[in-house]
This record gives sequence, C-alpha cells and structure tokens, in this order.
Amino acid sequence: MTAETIQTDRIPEELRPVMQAMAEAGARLAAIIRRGGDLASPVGTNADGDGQKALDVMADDLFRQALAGAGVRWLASEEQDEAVALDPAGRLAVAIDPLDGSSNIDTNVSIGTIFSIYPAEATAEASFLRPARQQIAGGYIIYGPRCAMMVTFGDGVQHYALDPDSDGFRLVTARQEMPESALEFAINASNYRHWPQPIRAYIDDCLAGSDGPREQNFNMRWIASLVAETHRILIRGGVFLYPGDARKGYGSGRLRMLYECAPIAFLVEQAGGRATNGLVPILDQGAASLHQRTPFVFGSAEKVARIAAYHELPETEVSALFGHRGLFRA
Ligand SMILES: O=P(O)(O)OC[C@H]1O[C@](O)(COP(=O)(O)O)[C@@H](O)[C@@H]1O
Ligand SMILES: [Mg+2]
Ligand SMILES: [Mg+2]
Repeated sequence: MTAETIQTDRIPEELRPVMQAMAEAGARLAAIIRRGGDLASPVGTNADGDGQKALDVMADDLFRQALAGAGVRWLASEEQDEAVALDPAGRLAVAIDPLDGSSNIDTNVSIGTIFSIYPAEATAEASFLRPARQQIAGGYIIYGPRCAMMVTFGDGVQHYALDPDSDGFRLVTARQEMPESALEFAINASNYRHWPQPIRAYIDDCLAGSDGPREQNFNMRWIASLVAETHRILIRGGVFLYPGDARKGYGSGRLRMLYECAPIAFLVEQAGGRATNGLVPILDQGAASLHQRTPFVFGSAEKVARIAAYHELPETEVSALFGHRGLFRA
C-alpha cells in the first residue's frame, strides 16, 4: 500500500490506514470492472438468501484482504453470515456492502461499494449493533463512467475521484452539499400494488403532476443501484424510497440497516439532506442483527419531511382522491 492511494490531508489521522486500504481495494476493483469478462455468473447464496455473483465474492475477498492490515478488529459484510475477527489489536469495526447493485454487473451500469466505520468494542455485536449516529465514518465508492468516492467523517461530505494516471483518489470537492429541492423521485414502481397507503398517496400525488395537489410536474428515475441513486441525489437533489411492502420477506423493504442505510444516511445528513425509515431518522436507530433490513427514504430535507407527513395523515385524508388532499397543495 502506498500513501498515494488517496489524498489524506483531510482524513482524520487515526482513519488514514483504513481509508488507504479502502481506496487501494476500490481502485483494484475498478480495474477488474473496467477489464470486464465473466463477472456476473451465479456462484452461491449469501446469509440473506440473495444470489451471489462472481464479482460479489471477488469484491468481498478484495476488501477483506486490504482491511486485514489496516487496524480493523471486526469486519461485517453482506456476503458473510457472521462478523469476522481480523486484527485483535485493531481499534476499528468496518461494515461493508462490497458490491452494491449486483443486478447491474452484466449491463455495464454503475455499481458500488458502501462502508461504515465504528470504534471497535470487545465483541462484534457491541461494535455493530448500536445507534447509527455512533458511526465515525460512512461512505461509498461508485464504479461509474468515473470512479469516485464520497465519504464523511462527521464534518461534511468529501468527494474524491480516482485519477486514472496515478490510480489514486484525489479530492474534487471538500464539502459536497445536496441541493435543497429537486423535482425527481426514485422508487421501484413495479411494487406499487404492494406498498402501504401513505407511499401510494405520495407517489400518486407526484404522478398527478401539475393536475394534482402538488401543482407541478415530477420526473422519475430507478437505476436499481443504491450507490448510483445516492450519487445522483447528492449531486442533483431529489428523493429515494424503498419502503416496506406486502411481498413475502419485504415487510421492512430490501435494504440493510448496517452496511447500506446507516452509511448512506450519515452522508445524506452531512450533505444537508434527511434520511428516515419513512418517519424516524435512520441515524437514531440501530441494527438489532447484522443483516437486518429497514424501509429507507432519503434525499432533500423538504421531500423527506413531506413523506413523513403523509404517514401522519388521517386515514380518510390518505384514502381520498388526490385532488381532494388539500393539505398538500404545492
Ligand atoms: O431490484 P430492486 O427490488 O429494485 O432493488 C434494488 C436495490 O437492491 C440493491 O441492488 C441491493 O443491494 P445488493 O446488490 O448489494 O444486494 C440496491 O442497490 C438497490 O437499490
Ligand atoms: Mg447493496
Ligand atoms: Mg451487495
């Protein structure tokens, strides 16, 4: 590992080795993705019953090897049933989604790695099953047309890009802020019939556009890569929803609290946005188990607050035709 894997002057000193390891493994994974080949073949099933693709397993191995010499005591990964003990003298605990957006591997659409860092405690449970607000860093790497990293250490969001000449991450923006509002929402609308009523009502009102209570037109995006969706929203604003729904196994949605929602929520709050489970801030909650899921809503503060308000509407108001939902004009 060289000091050039990431520009370190704005990274807290005690986190430099772990961030250098993340950057080194991220740059290697970016090169593997660029080279292509057979990365999407099915190779097994993870703890949550999700199919694993070749790149999921490769990414998991890469980050584990890189983090082994970086002061990490505990590592929890989407691809491992239990947390792994890495270095007994390590002072950090890292939770990771090594490859996010796996359904996009073979379509050459942006995918990513999400990570969350806590101070290590005596056990893996004590290190990870705690309020998400106790994170000391949260971030992601996006493997897109440009490879970039967004990371927060609790004092704003830093935006780095991988320089193809030096293969190191260089600072692009020291304090990335999310636009306060935007007219874009992201949700997998194929699940409409399974959603709870407040989510249907919110989306109905967006779809009604200038003819509905919001009296303006909206645009919709769905990439099926949480990292790509987050990157767009951090840069351009908007809102993301993956609610719990009535499908079997989806009562708390699809996304995992520890290594997906908690770090994204940390970034979003630090960029000036909000992140909730629909109602309650994600950072005020904690995972009860390593792979626990949670409904997830994040984005521009005003939009996330509006979605919480739909959850608090009286049933009669939610069920009324959207044209009559007087509370939500504009
Ligand atoms: O296929 P769906 O239900 O739209 O779900 C898409 C979501 O699932 C995910 O791919 C889950 O992440 P993994 O690929 O790490 O399992 C998210 O990136 C994305 O937001
Ligand atoms: Mg994921
Ligand atoms: Mg994954």
